[in-house]
Amino acid sequence: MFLQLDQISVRYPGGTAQRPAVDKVSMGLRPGQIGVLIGPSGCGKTSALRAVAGLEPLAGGRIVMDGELLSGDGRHVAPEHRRIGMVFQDYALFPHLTIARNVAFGIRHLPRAEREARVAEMLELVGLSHVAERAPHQLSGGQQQRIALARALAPHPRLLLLDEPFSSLDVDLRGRLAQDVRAILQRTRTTALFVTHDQMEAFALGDAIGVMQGGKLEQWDDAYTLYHRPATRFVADFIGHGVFVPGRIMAAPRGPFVRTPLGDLTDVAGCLLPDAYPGGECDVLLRADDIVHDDVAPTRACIERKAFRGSEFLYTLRLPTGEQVLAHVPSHHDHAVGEWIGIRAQVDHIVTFERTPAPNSAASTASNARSERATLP
Ligand SMILES: Nc1ncnc2c1ncn2[C@@H]1O[C@H](COP(=O)(O)OP(=O)(O)OP(=O)(O)O)[C@@H](O)[C@H]1O
Repeated sequence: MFLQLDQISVRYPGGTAQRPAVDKVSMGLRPGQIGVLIGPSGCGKTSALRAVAGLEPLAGGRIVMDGELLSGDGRHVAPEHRRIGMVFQDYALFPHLTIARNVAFGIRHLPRAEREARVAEMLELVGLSHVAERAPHQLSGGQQQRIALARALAPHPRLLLLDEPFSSLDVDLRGRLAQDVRAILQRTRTTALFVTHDQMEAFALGDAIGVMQGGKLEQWDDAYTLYHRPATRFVADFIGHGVFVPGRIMAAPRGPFVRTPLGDLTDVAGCLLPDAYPGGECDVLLRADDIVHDDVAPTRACIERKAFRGSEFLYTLRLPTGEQVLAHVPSHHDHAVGEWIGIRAQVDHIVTFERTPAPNSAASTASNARSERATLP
């Protein structure tokens, strides 16, 4: 691994004694990999990033980069000696300097010709060679953030840290800039670690994504695995749209299947054996894309809410047995709230968790987190 966080903890003086801001977090990035930390406000993302930058001391654990111990075991390399670049939400360009001088800021020590060549190279990299002599206020937010990236990359940092770099931009621009920035980082083979609230941004940027809650890293994986194989109920609920319904794993000659209020889920990959839970009783994650609208399906559900999302609706449905499920339905199936529609579950691989006292309680307990994240379109 190029960057290795090994059981790192960060504790603030005067902070809650029993709960560190970052609690024994471990993760690794290979050279050139892009990692993203995501999670609800206050979960410790920025603190973890600041610890990597050397701006916060560690209360425990170690940070190693390229074989060099940066923090831990009584050692703390000063931020300015880590060769780590940073990009923040608020661009932080120097208003009195031209764009070219902003980009040159971290390489002022280089001979003039070399410095100017590097500035030109960086401006070309971010597609803004034509603004070199302008002042920051003459640039749009998106352009300013590209310049902040160029300035951070100019001194050849070993690692780039980006804290919510797109959050002050409008949604459209954010999506495009995230893709551009990923391409630039890949072209320059830069290893980078982002912090964001926005899971679409995390999916667009990250080779590896870490979901944090209460200072802990709940899962560190690629986007596909986070979505389809969440390791914890929190991750299952935080990533994507879904609910938990009560299920029971049953044995059958052809292999175990899961009985749910939507019928039996058979031929599903990842199905545990009935003895994985007491009496086989568990909670089953049903994603909105696991529920198919089908007029002839025997299971009927009442539409409680609907949200138009362009090509599809996100329907919130209530089953006759009382459970709530979500369904993505093509938007030409425009049913009214209060209408009963046929649905069936089409689940390829199943995700189950230990039963919690009340059905759907995970969905409700994590609803605070849900309200703080940007939802999937
Ligand atoms: N300088 C500080 N002094 C004391 N406590 C702090 C300090 N900075 C952060 N904290 C606390 O540490 C915890 C983690 O904060 P942090 O900023 O790392 O979270 P975050 O996930 O980045 O949140 P956000 O998304 O809102 O920026 C929070 O409880 C916060 O109140």
